[in-house]
Amino acid sequence: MQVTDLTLSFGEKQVLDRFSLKIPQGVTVLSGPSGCGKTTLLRVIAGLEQPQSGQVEGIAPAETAFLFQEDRLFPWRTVEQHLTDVLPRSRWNEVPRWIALAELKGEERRRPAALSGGMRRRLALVRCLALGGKLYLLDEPFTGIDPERTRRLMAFLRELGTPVLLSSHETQVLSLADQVVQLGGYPLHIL
Ligand SMILES: Nc1ncnc2c1ncn2[C@@H]1O[C@H](COP(=O)(O)OP(=O)(O)OP(=O)(O)O)[C@@H](O)[C@H]1O
Repeated sequence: MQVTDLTLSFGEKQVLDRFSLKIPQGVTVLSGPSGCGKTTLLRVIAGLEQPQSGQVEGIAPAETAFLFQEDRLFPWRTVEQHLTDVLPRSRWNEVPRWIALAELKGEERRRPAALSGGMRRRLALVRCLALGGKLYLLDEPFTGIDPERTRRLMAFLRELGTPVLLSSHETQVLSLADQVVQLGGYPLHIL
């Protein structure tokens, strides 16, 4: 799958200027200064934003799974219910496995207000992964997650067998990526 010659402006502000990218298997990390267009690019691929020109090929919006920059958890649903909400009943036996991946064992009955920021982020991430898709679009998935858990989750994403496009500023995440793409401005990190 790939995007070709994407151009998008918000009024006078040009955010994408004939931007092209091939998205292979593995984890591709979008990096670049705040406001350079990482979220906008993810939103275009997910069909949430229309570019003025250019193409997204090999993937339909409905085949993507999107993790928003905000957790978007439901205050009244427990950890476990966040997963049963997105899985068909025939797959509820997977819930313990997703909870283990999020390292939230023992927290199944808690609601988001009783979790730490990193725990909430891990729950939002595994909910997105459980939902499934042909391409995962993850906007700052590791915010608030400690480096050791980030490393374990990156290893999982690289082995998924489904391409992942994620945005991150974290040096550790860039160093663990299969592909790093610098958007806008100056290079923040040289690998
Ligand atoms: N709906 C919108 N209307 C107008 N301007 C917008 C809109 N969405 C984004 N922008 C602008 O587009 C630019 C890129 O924003 P975007 O959120 O894609 O950046 P980003 O690289 O994801 O930033 P960050 O790392 O801070 O999340 C910014 O200048 C932002 O103000």
